[in-house]
Amino acid sequence: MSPQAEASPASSRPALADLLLSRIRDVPDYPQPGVLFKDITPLLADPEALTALTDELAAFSLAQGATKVVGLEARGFILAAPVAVRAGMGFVPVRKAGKLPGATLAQSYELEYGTAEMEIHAEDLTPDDRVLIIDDVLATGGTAEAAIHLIRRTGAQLAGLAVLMELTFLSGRDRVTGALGEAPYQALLTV
Ligand SMILES: O=P(O)(O)OC[C@H]1O[C@H](OP(=O)(O)OP(=O)(O)O)[C@H](O)[C@@H]1O
Ligand SMILES: Nc1ncnc2[nH]cnc12
Repeated sequence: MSPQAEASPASSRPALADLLLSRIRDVPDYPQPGVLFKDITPLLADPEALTALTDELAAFSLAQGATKVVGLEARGFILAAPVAVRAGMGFVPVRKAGKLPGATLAQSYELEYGTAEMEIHAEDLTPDDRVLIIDDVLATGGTAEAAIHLIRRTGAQLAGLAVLMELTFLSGRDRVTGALGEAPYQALLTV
């Protein structure tokens, strides 16, 4: 993929959106009653969908001038690492607390179904880095917002946030766009 590759909003790519949406499975009442879980494992198992998703996110990374891709544990890792390879960028994990052996920065956050803390190895990013954060789902936005704060605290620049799917009824978009400031936000699917 050339560095000039253009990112295009999902709304202008109905065939891509249809393909991705068709590979996401709704699981009612998981992991607890009242939650409609969006299961991406059918998408991951489909080489055409996984390649199309990876290419789309890699194009977005390049279009934003990113130098590093940050993935959010755990499902964000699965999407972000191949994007980093495809775009010729390094990958940096944001992990749940206690999983990284080096010196970390930590940030607490709330989930749709619980609370947690996540960490990053600050030494993996420099002030010259432009960071694209990638995750599978934006729900309340708490996870992504915490990741945005973590990246800012490292001193690196924010190239943006991209998610496969936004659950609009939870209004996470307002939360993350507020935290992103001028940096762009892209959801390939909104449901
Ligand atoms: O917008 P929010 O309300 O913060 O929710 C979105 C987050 O929730 C899930 O992660 P989770 O930690 O539940 O699971 P995972 O380890 O399987 O990725 C999902 O992968 C996002 O990271
Ligand atoms: N409803 C949901 N489905 C999949 N991942 C999620 N993360 C937070 N809420 C979720």
